[in-house]
Amino acid sequence: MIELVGLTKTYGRRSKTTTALSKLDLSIQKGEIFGVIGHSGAGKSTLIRCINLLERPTEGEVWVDGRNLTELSKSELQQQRRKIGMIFQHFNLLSSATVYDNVAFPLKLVNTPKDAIDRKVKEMLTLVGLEQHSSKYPAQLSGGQKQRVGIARALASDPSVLLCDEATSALDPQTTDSILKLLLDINKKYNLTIVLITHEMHVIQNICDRVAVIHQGGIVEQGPVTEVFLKPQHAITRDFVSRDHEGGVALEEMVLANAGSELGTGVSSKLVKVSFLGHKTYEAILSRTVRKTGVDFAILQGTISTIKQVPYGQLTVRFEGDIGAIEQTISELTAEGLDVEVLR
Ligand SMILES: Nc1ncnc2c1ncn2[C@@H]1O[C@H](COP(=O)(O)OP(=O)(O)OP(=O)(O)O)[C@@H](O)[C@H]1O
Repeated sequence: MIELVGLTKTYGRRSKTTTALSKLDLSIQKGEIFGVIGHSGAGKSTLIRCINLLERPTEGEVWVDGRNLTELSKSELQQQRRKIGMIFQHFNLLSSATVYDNVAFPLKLVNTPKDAIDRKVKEMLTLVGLEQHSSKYPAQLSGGQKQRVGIARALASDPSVLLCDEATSALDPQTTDSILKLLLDINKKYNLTIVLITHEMHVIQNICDRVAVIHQGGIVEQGPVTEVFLKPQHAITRDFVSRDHEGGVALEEMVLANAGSELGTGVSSKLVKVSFLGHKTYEAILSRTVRKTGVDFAILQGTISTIKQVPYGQLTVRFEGDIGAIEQTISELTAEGLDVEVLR
């Protein structure tokens, strides 16, 4: 659906250049919600703006729906762009136009007949829950309502892709969640491919199928959100994931520092992180296993939450007892389908 091949973007000239993206490859499937997460300056905005050529790459190819956008003429590109909707952090609405006229704007630009515009605008405003607000001006709306207008406007041209540029960063947590839910509903209803950039793991965890972590203009890690979230490999990803848990990195360090409290003679211990996914989150696998092996455990840290409505749990526990029994516990938990990482 979207293929970025060897994408490089350099800003500036001669000696004063900044490389925002460096030989980046990325592949996004039809109908998925794909998130790109990274710290400030990592290259997220440049990346998403390259997908509709709002930013022209210095090198590389951008394929959307089987067409290489970098090779299209101006008029062909304009036509292709209509299939790529975009929403923005600060909404970018026309302040002097009503809600209705903001949504009608892209349709008027391509001379759509008046009655078709009217039908489409009403359909879109109903979709985003703003049918009662069509004659208001942006200044009379809340942030969440403004973003709903942005979504309605972006979808009015029936795009196959929606690009979301930090679309919830200016909103409070509750409004963020309602906008994320709307995006999820739209993705399901229209099988719309959604690409979003964010610096918040919460956004990725809530609605994305897959995620790529961008750092210094390159992808350092990517995969299904469940995998990347539960077993982050790169230091930048680990930082994002642990920040999302209460207490973040500091708590993780405290747990490790206090991992080896006093044990009796002949008693061994191992500090492990156990991850549960799906229905296993609610099963008594841990207690059943230790009852069998005779190992004790102390819970040092724990989370139970969801990743795109799939439950998961993650516990940091210290097993105590005979070393052979601890090892048996670990292999039995693994055989039960849990992921067990020995920390020390
Ligand atoms: N128009 C520009 N001219 C010069 N340098 C730019 C321009 N736009 C971005 N950059 C630089 O390119 C790099 C990547 O910027 P980009 O805005 O893509 O990052 P980002 O991950 O979106 O950051 P943020 O979350 O702060 O928006 C940064 O070093 C930035 O300073």
